[in-house]
Amino acid sequence: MAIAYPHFFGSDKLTAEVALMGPTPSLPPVILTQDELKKIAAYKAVEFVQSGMVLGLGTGSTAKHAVDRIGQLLIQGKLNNIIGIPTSKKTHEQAVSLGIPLSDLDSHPVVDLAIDGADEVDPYMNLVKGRGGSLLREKMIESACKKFVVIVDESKLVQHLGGSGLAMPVEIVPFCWKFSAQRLELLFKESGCVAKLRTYSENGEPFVTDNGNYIIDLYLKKDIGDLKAASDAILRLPGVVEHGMFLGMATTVIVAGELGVRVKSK
Ligand SMILES: O=C(CO)[C@H](O)[C@H](O)COP(=O)(O)O
Repeated sequence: MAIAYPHFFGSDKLTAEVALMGPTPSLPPVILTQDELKKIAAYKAVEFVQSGMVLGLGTGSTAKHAVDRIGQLLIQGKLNNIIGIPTSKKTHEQAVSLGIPLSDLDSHPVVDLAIDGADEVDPYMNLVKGRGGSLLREKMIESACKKFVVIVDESKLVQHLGGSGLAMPVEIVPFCWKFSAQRLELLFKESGCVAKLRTYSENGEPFVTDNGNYIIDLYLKKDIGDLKAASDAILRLPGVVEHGMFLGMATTVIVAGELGVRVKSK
């Protein structure tokens, strides 16, 4: 929850400066929801977008606002010649519905800028991503970016990745998934790791990613220490496709919260 202006979203130019001015005597403060904070971060990120760019289009409820905004600016003629590279089938559908021209990494192996949400952000701008299930395409596209702008509300800020008690996702091939889950659990035994297959809440069937894989969510009681070592160890396991730790990839993090919008860059 945060305090801001009633006309906050009416403005075309939503800037950090506006957000940081604080309440004025003439305008009563209103409470912003988490989704409104996500939208503020997303709109701020879109200010980095310039005509002619190849753009990585993120996935999730925060990134959705950024994609909507890009679509809006294209329709208004304020952006031109954008090529979007969606990080999931869902974002692909959204971008198509907005008329954003699309391509892929095969045709555009260098991406100027990607904008995406995250599940956790540590003080060094390392991320956990993939609670929305799109970590593989996100990592491929965001590793091809010159600039990677991460957009979050402040609830996503953590001291240590994996320390929030929420899932650390690992994408695996479906073949003998229990074996992979056991190996992952064993790997982080000292952190009290519990590995669970992600399932659809409606029918308990395994969640299937856009690439036809499964996701094992790791729940850790203690942080996993050296992130690079943990990343390498996970990737060495046969059956693992990718994990949700995005280490050293973000170039900017935009955080919307009670005190307004903060922009942190490398
Ligand atoms: O990594 C992701 C999807 O794979 C999302 O970016 C992440 O889960 C954050 O989602 P949201 O913006 O809905 O909180």
